[in-house]
Formats: sequence, structure tokens, C-alpha cells
Amino acid sequence: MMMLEVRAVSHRYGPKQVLDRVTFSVEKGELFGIVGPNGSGKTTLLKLICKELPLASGEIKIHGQPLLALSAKQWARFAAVLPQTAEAAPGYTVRETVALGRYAHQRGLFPTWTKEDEAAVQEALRAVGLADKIDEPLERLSGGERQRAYLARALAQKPQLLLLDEPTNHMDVSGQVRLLDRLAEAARSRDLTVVAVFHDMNVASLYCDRVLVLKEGKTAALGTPTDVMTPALLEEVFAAPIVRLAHPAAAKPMFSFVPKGKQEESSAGGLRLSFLDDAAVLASCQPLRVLSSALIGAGFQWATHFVNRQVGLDYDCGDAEGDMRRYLEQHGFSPERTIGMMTAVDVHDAVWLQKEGEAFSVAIMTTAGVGNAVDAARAWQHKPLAARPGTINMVIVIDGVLTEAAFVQAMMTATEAKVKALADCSVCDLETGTLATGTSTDSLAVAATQTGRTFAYAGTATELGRAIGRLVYEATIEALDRYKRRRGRR
Ligand SMILES: Nc1ncnc2c1ncn2[C@@H]1O[C@H](COP(=O)(O)OP(=O)(O)OP(=O)(O)O)[C@@H](O)[C@H]1O
Repeated sequence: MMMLEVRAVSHRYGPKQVLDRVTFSVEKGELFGIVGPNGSGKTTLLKLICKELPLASGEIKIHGQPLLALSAKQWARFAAVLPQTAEAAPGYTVRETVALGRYAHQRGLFPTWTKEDEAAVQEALRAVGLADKIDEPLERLSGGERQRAYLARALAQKPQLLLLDEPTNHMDVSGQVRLLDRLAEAARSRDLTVVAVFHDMNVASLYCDRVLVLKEGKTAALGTPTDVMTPALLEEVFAAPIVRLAHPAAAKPMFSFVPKGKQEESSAGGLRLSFLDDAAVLASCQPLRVLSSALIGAGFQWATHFVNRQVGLDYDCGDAEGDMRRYLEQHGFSPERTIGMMTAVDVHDAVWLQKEGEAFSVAIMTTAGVGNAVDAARAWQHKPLAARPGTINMVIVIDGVLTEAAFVQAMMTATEAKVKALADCSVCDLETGTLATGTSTDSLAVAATQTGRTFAYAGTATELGRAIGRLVYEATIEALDRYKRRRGRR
């Protein structure tokens, strides 16, 4: 049976229509979210469900029973509500406030306080982390603590249906996570059905089984966050530029927006290559969006510096990441904004090439050492070895906006061109004797200014892909040549 059914519900405040034939239903054990811009009717909808406003048009059923047939006490035995703003009633302690949640369960003219009532109050206080504030007057609590006290009151009611209006309002991150995890757990065990208004779309996406998106009192979308919270729909509903990203740990979308102050001018010319005794450093005057396989800053990242650090051939790679992090900090680079790579090659042999196209420019910095060259197709024949610092490191900077597809394709194009350069220079895998495709520890970073012209793709069929392929090939050949010449001089 459905826990909540809302059918063709409309509402007017005087002449103003604020809800227009809204229909949805919520199953037992669902965590259901209502999202939408300010004034879209979310609170009004909750107020109608909790009988705070009279239902004039449409139908609402709770657990199969029409709302109109339920008395206030009957309603309270099924459902509890946490309103948007709850002012502290002067003189009440936390315990007294939470105890009010037991009202619906008490009977007779002179109800007695039972063990069950006490247990429900204690459990609710523990759930919201307020057990140690039980005797505090409510007005002495912080905004977030007070919100938790009212939530405890709703939980003490032991409802089957919990209605929440922005439950994480005023709460810090740990309070939010604790509360939402607890609600999700209760919903999963089917003890509780939750209907909550959320302003934070990331919270709605992470925690809700389904969401109702309201726009000007009408249903704009209804379904799972993954299906309905598309950038196009959210941009239309919220009239703001929204970007949707993949959450790194959960199969849920994440949302952000694009601030207006973003630089419009492109500046691949704002790159500077310099050298420390043991590192080649590429610095950008603006943060670049980077996709890399580097030791520091792997994956997608925003970075201003690329540090290619030289270490000895006998370098112990045991804690290379920690060591590189310390190196960056000691040299004044923030590891949060730096892409860090290592090589055994003399970094002063770094090749730096730029190509200025008609409408875009690409630059590359690379060092190549192939003492550790490997044929990827036959690497399985190698004896398992610890990583050795003989590598080809490459940073490609593109002046333009790259989609994620273009970033990945740029990595592919660059890798293909590198493999071709190695083949043309007859670099072999020393163990298998076959042509090498790279080394066992190569790093590649593709960086883009994310301003100017947009590149949807960067495969070899595109202008950008062709420029990348050519530059990578030429730079790798030159870097291999410098590597060979330096070894010849030894
Ligand atoms: N008591 C009232 N009398 C007249 N108009 C009201 C009343 N309460 C709300 N409204 C109007 O109804 C519309 C919907 O309000 P509601 O509070 O339901 O929106 P909401 O989506 O919850 O907004 P928010 O995100 O700001 O909390 C708004 O335009 C609001 O100004």
C-alpha cells in the first residue's frame, strides 16, 4: 500500500494560484524529495499534507485513508512534521520539547508517562546527538541544535511518515550527514517513509530515492535523481547555469553552478617554463582544468603548476607519492593545485613546443627516458618488478574549453602519437625484444584553459586532435633524441 497519495492537488492564497494539479505517490520506505526554487509551492504542499492548510482541491491519502477523514490525533499517530522554521518556545527544556512528540500516543484525560514514552524520548535524543543537552532550555541552544531538538520531537512521535521542510537547515556537515544517514537507514529498513523538502540539490541527489521537481506550483519532473535531475531541466527550473558531475564514490549525480566572474579571456600565452636544479616547472597564470595520470593530482583537477621532478636512477619508489608531496611543499607548491610527476631523465632536456592555430593554441612539455621501456601488449611476460623511474612525462596545454569526452580523446590521441614516435625511433622492450609502447611509469596530463572556443572532441578526425598528435609526435622524437645524446656523452 502507498504511504502517501497526492492527486491533482491545487492551492490558492486568495487569487494567487501556488499549486496546480500536483500528483505523486510515495511508497512505504521511500525517501522522497521535493525540490524547486523559492516560492514554487514546496512548503505549501507539505502544509496541505500535514493538515496545516485546508485541502480545497484534489485528494490526499495517508496509508489509504483520506486526509479529511483523519482527526488531528489520528494523523499524528501516522505522521510527524518538522517545519521550516521552528521558534523556541520560551521556558521549555529539550526534554519537555521532545516529550511533546508523545502526545499522540497518550490516552485518557489524565495520561500517564509510560516506560515506552520515556524510551522513545531517549532514543530520539540519541539519534540526533542531543542526549547530553536534555535539561538545557531550548532558547539556549544554537540554531542547528534547536533544529535537532525539533527533529527529535518528530522522531519521538514514532511516525510511519515523516514530513520535513529543509531538515538540514542550520546544520553543520557532520550534523547533516548523521541526520540524513539515519533517515536513509530508517527508510531502508522500511520503518519510516520520509518526504522532505530540500534546497540543496546534492543532498537530494545523494539521499532521495525519487524527487518531485516543482516549478511555479506545477510538476516539472518526477523520478529518480539520476533520471530527472538533468542540467537542462534544472537550468530551466532554477534559471541558473547548472553543471552536473559524477560523484566520485556514489552512483549519483552532483551539481554545481558556474559563477559569473569566470575569466573570459583565453591565455595559453600565460604559460611559463622554468627550471629548478632538479625540476622543470610549468606555471600558468590562470587555473587550468587537468586530466592526468600523474603521481600528484591524478584524475580531474584544477591546477596552476606542473612540476616534473628529477630523481636518481636508484630512487626508492616505496612512498613516491608522500615524498613528492613533501617535495612540492618544501619548494612552495601547493599539492592541491599542482600536478607532480617524477623522472630519472635530466629535466633540463625537457622539450617545449607550441602551436598557434588560427583559433586555438596547443603547447607541450615532455621529457623522455626509455631505460624502462615496455611493450604494453607483452608486459604480462615481464617478471613482476617494483616501479622504476625511467619514464616519458608529458604535459599538454590547450587554450580552449574541453568537454570530458575531449579530455579523454586528447589522452588517447597523445598516447597513440607517443607510441608511433617510439616505434619510429625503434625503442624496444628489453625483456621481450619487441617494439615498446611506452615505459612502465609514464605520466600524461592534458590541461585546458576552459575559456574561449569549445572542443567537443579531440580524436584524430578533429583539428585539435591533429594538432595534439603532431606536437606529441614531434616533441617525443626530440625528447628521445636529447635523451640519447646525453647518454652518449656519458
Ligand atoms: N500565507 C500566505 N499567504 C499568501 N501567499 C503565501 C502564503 N504563504 C506562501 N505564500 C506564497 O505562495 C508561494 C509558495 O510559497 P511556499 O512557501 O509554498 O514556497 P516554497 O517553494 O516552499 O518556497 P521556499 O523555497 O522559499 O521555502 C509563494 O509565492 C509565497 O509568497
